Amino acid sequence: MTSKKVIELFYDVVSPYSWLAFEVMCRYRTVWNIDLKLRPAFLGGVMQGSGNKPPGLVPNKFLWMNHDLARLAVYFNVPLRPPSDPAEAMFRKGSLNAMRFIKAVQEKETGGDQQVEKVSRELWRRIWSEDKDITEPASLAEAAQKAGLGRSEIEELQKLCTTPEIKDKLKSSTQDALEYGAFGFPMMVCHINGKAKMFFGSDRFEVMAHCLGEKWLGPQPAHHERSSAKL
Ligand SMILES: N[C@@H](CCC(=O)N[C@@H](CS)C(=O)NCC(=O)O)C(=O)O
Repeated sequence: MTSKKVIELFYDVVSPYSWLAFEVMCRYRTVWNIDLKLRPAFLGGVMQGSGNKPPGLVPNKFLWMNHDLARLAVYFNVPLRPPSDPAEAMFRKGSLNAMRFIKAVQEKETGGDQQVEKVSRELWRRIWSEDKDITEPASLAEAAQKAGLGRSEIEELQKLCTTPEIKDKLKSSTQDALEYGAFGFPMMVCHINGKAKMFFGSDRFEVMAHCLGEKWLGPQPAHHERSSAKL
């Protein structure tokens, strides 16, 4: 087997399309010959740094996104449900505290990123499935608890996520994303033959698989294997 190709996935839990990409990449971790690196970052900083604006601010795009996300939830098998007040959840409340918390989880975790994966998923579930807050300390604690973290660990993370060290780490991964050319999320950076190839969106997996020399088996590869086995 040739050495694994590194894929960096830049995401923010405020972004529903990032949730789709995140679940797909986690599913393909064991299907493709890849080493997936989770790169939690701050979408607000990417928007500002690249001079972009959130697509939801254009009224017709906002309407389109509602239809699109409802279809994609089924297609990707991800329980996406927009919050009752998306503007409040995404723009007024935002995800800075949540992303700092995830960054703190990443800093404390050794030997893999299982906790980062689980905490990120629980935070997405709160904002993008259950219409729950992701800004208050109690909300972050509840998500971490659901992800399997213990009480003292959570208390330590809550202190850590307000430190200048964690704030700087989140800024620095956001800066890395901008240097790769980010203007939004999700962004995947595939390291192929010494070159970093950037892909934007949860709708580019087919092309990405082609560049990686892997097969795209749809958003649910395990499902694909089962249904082809029946033929
Ligand atoms: N076509 C992409 C859209 C992804 C998308 O709209 N991402 C938002 C955040 S949820 C973004 O950062 N958009 C920036 C832009 O579209 O310029 C997909 O299907 O994943």
